[in-house]
Formats: sequence, structure tokens, C-alpha cells
Amino acid sequence: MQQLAQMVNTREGGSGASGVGNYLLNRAKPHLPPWLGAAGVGAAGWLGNMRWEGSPGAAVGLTLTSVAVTGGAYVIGKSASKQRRLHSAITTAFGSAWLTAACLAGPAAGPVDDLYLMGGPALALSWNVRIFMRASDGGQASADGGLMEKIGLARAQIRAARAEPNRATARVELDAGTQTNDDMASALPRIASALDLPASAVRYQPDPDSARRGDLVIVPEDMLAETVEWEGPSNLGGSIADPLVIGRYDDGSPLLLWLPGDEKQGRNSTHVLIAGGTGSGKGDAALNLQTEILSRRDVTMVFSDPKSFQDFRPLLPGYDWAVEGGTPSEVMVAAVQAAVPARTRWLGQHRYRQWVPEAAREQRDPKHSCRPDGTACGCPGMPFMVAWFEEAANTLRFMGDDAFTGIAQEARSAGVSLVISLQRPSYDQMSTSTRSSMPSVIALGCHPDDEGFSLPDEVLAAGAHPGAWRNRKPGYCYVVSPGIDEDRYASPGRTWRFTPGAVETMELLALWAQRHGAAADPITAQALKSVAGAAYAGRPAPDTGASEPGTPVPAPAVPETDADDEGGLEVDPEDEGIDPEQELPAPQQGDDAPIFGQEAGRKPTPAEARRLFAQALDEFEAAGQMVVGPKDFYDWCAAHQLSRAWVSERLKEAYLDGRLAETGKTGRWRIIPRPEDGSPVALTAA
Ligand SMILES: Nc1ncnc2c1ncn2[C@@H]1O[C@H](COP(=O)(O)OP(=O)(O)OP(=O)(O)O)[C@@H](O)[C@H]1O
Repeated sequence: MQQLAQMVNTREGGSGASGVGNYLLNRAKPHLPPWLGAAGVGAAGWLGNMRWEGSPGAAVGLTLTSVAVTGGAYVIGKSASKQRRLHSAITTAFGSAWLTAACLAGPAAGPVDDLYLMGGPALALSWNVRIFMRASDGGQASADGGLMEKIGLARAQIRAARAEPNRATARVELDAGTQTNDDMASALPRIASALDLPASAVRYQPDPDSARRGDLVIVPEDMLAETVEWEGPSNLGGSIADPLVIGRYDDGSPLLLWLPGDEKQGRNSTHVLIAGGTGSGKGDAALNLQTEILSRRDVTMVFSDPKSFQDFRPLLPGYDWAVEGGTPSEVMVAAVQAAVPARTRWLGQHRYRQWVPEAAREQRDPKHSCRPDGTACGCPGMPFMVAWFEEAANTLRFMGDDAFTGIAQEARSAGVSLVISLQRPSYDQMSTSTRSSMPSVIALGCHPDDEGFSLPDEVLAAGAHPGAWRNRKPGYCYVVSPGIDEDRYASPGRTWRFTPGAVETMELLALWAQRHGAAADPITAQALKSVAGAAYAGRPAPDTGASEPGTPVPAPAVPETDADDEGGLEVDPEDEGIDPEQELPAPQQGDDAPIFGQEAGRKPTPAEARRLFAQALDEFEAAGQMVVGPKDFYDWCAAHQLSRAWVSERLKEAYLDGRLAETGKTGRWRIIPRPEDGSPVALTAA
């Protein structure tokens, strides 16, 4: 750890000859004392001999001193380990005995010099070995400068450390049986504190094969502090299967994301949640992802934005279908729901296990033919599809949890990615089951309490803390998504920033997408139309002179439906007790003018009322309002003196007749478009 701290603090080691010399000296220092001791004893023997050679008094004194020193060494070493005590006593006994002999007989007399030359180095080496063993066998903990002890993991060991520019990685081995990777994860803030770094600078990547090993990663300098502006798409005309680049990581490498699956890597296409608090940079994160998507040749995108395309207006011509929130977005959801099985069926018929770029091309390969005789079918290709719901809390409520999880599950094998952004990343916006059906997340700054919603526990444990950013670091994010190396999940990245100067490039990009990007294939277009009717027109070609691409077909003004609108098969509370078939009261003077082009003032007979009701549904369909409920008939009821309870009953009948389909929300019904040839709606059309 000391080594690691050094790397963190200096980040540049010594260089040149003096650096190498210093390094070697530092490494050799602990091993020099035994050799200096041996040399000292040799010198003392030589000096002593000059003074005491042949003196009987000195002989007695030196022998007694030698015994006393040896015994003393043994006694003093009482607190040391047995081996160490013995080692010290042997060293002292040999040294003092040799010194006595050298003083009295002379250092070169008889075997005295040989004993010195053999025994001295042997003993010095034995001490070197002891020191070396201690350093590599537990001694490291104390060589950590007490840091691991300070953070409460005294017996943890730091093995090999690796330094890269602005990143130090060290292998950590925790104490077997008493410490786990979880202990290390919870110690990360204390390590950051000990090294005086921000919490997000210290991460731990547990070894998946061990409960007590992992890599400690320290990134001392925040390389993301500098804002980098978006300069255009990374791969114009590439495939949606190529990585989407939405920013960079804190070591400068690109922040990537993949939407389609990859059979070779064994992953399916993914759905993405963009989660972040207000001001965290969700808008720019979305623009990064959308501009990447729209710059690819084999993908279409449908897009719902309750904020009237505030951030996305320059991209409007590039979408296959764009709607604002409310009812049009309910229609879009239902239409995507219909497109998913249709696409899966087509992919299956053409023997694709999941969407791959080849599926987007004309089907000339007999291996992917839908013909029973196995010859190439030549069917038009099916581009990948992205269905994007901005500020999706209401949309999700409309769909219902079960429906969403179902469609999310199926969509992954239909070459459809759902992208959802949430105003507040929390469970009151999205249920647990819905959250778990979104495998990918771009987690921007949020309230600390919402971290658990944004990111999986193991990524938080590895050191990710979007709650530390809140909205103070816009664009900072963690990206968790299949295809990204899991070691990267806890590494912060930052999106590119979109400035007003980017608008022109975005407009050009949308134009490119309109001219050269994929259009919806017939299967998808047909499925979307089967639900949305006139509301889905597909992306008009740039020079058709058609209405502004992406502009939703205007729907009749509809009073906003309350989230708690409980109609459907049930009767509105205010209409309870009313007989639906009861004679209607005579029209009152001063009633509002009728809508739907009907005459006012005449009470329709029950048969007439039914005909008028069917006509009203047709008119809703023609206007592109494909989801209706009793409240949408408010003016109509007033004009025809019919109650909402009566309308509720007719809606139920229309459902049983196959003219309407259920939506995920009680009291809201989806109109099943009439086939273009005018034939009656098939009961199975839903
Ligand atoms: N990657 C980035 N680098 C620098 N600044 C950024 C980045 N992303 C966003 N910003 C800036 O942060 C501010 C807030 O961004 P943005 O409006 O996208 O946040 P938001 O999460 O969409 O907020 P809200 O939910 O309120 O709409 C803006 O001024 C934007 O320019």
C-alpha cells in the first residue's frame, strides 16, 4: 500500500541512472546490516590481536565476555520467536568465539581466517534470508505504513501494484477466513480518506473466483473535470451493431454502449434506462445516444417526448415517428407492442435467432429465406428498431408492469431496444419488476437515496457513487450494459456536452438520416399502422413536400386524462345508478354546439345513438386518436344528451365486438384500425 500511495502521490518514478541507483540502494538497505556486522567483527579481531596477543588475562576476560554476550543475547531475545532467538544466540556465540580466538591467536592463525571467511558470509546471508522471508510473508502488512491497519484490515496484503498514467492498480489479498471482499468494499471511503482523494477515485474490483481477492484501483486525478463538447457522430453510416460512443471514461478511453445483441458474445439486445436527477445532464446524455443511433444506416427510431421535443427538435426529421406525451404516446406504446411479435415472427421465418446487421439487408441468402423451397426470398430487410420514451413514468403507468415486463422480454429477441428516461430515478417512478427488465443503465448524478435504484448493488459496492455528484457534475455517469467489461462498471465517465453551436450539426445529421438512414420495413410499418392507423405515417422522404417529418398527426383536443381515471368496464362513480338504456332527458336550451358534425337538439333513438357512437369511433380513428375512454366523449355526451355511463357500456360492447382492444390502463381502450379495404375489423387484430 505504501508503494501504491507513493504511486498515487508522485505518479512519476525516478528516471535515469540516479533513479535506478536510488531504487537499488533502497531495496538493498535492509540487507546491509548483517554484512556490516561481519566486517566489524573482523576489524575488531584484528585490532584486539594487536593489543592482546598472547596475554593470559585477556584470554580469560575475552572468553568470559563471549559466554556472557551469547547468554545475554538469548535472554534478551525472550520476546522474539523461538527461531529468531536461537538464530541470534548462534550468531552471537559464533561471532564472539571467533573474536576471542582472533584476539588471542591472531586473525590469520590456523583455521581462524578460514572460519571467518566461511562463517561470516554464511551468518550474514542467513539474516538476509530471514529479512526477505518476513517481507514477503506478512511483513508487507506492516510495510503498508499502517494504512491497511488504519482502515481496519490489518492482515490484508497488497501484492503486485501496477502504475499507468493516472491509474494505480494493486492486487489485494484479504486475510483467509476473517476478511471478505465485502469488507474491502466497505473500506473504500476510508482508503479515499487516508489518501485524501474523492470517494469516486477509489474502486475495488473483486475477483469473481475468490471471496477474498480483488484489485484495488486508484485514479487520483479527475480527468473528467474538463467539459468536452460534442463534435458530431462517431461513425456516420456505420451499423447500429457497432459501438455507440457517448463520452469518455476517466482514463480517457471512449464510453461505449451496444444496443443490439451479439451471438458470438452470447448477449441479446438490451433496453436502456437513463436515470438521473434534475440538472444531472440527462438531456445531453440522451442527445449523445440519439445522435449516435440516428447516424447509423440500419436502425429506425420512434420517439415519445412529453416535453414537446424541447431538447430534440433539430433531430425531428430523423425519427421514423415522433409524438408528444399523453394519448399519442399511449398509441405509440400499443403500436410498439404490436410490432414486437410481428418482428419476432419475421426474424424467425428468416431463421435469425436474433437481430443481426444482415437482417437489415434484402434477404438474398438462401440460409435466411422464408421460402419453403429454400431459394433466396428477396424480402426487404428489417432494420433494428429503437423505441424511446422520454420522461416515461406516465407511459409506464399506462402500460402496467406486467405488460411492460412482457414486452421488454419479447422485444429483446425482436431487434427492438426500449430506451426510457426518468425524471427522478426512484421506485415511486418505476416498479422493481419494470426496473429489473432494463438490463442497461446510464446512471447520472442523483440523490444518494436513489443510488440503489440506479445501479446494481455490486457496482455500488465496487465504489460507484452517483449520489456524490447530484447535479454538481452534469454529464458524469456510470454505464452498466452488456458488452462493457464489468471491471468498467464502477468507473465514472462523462458524456459530451451539447452547446447551442451543435444545433446545426444535429440538423444536418437528421437530414442525413432522412435521406440515407433506414426506413421502417413493411412488417414493422404494417404492425405500427394496425394500431396507430393514420397516426403513424412513417418518416416522409425529404423532398415529398409532406408535412414536417416527425410531426405527429394532430389529434382532436382531448381533456387530459387523470392518472386515476378508472372507467373501462366499470361505470364512472358519478354515473352510478343510471340505467344506460333509460330515456334521455329532453335537450336544454343553451346546450353547447355538438361535436363530430352531428345535429344538436334532437334526442337520438337508442339505435341512432349506437350508430352515432360507432361513427364517433371512426372519427377518432380518422383523427389519429387511437386510445379513448369515457372522458373523451365528454362533449359528445353533452351534444347527444347521453350519459358517460351509457358510453362506458358502449365501449365495453365495442371491445366485445373487436372494435376496441384493452390497454394496460382501466378505462382506456385502444381503437383497432379498420383495414384499409374497409372490411370489418377482425376480432384477432389486437
Ligand atoms: N457532459 C456534460 N458536460 C458539461 N456540461 C453538461 C454536460 N451534460 C449536461 N451539461 C450541462 O448541465 C446542465 C443540465 O443539463 P440537462 O439540462 O441535460 O440536465 P437534465 O438532467 O436533463 O435536467 P432536467 O431534468 O432538469 O431537464 C446544462 O447546462 C448542460 O449544458
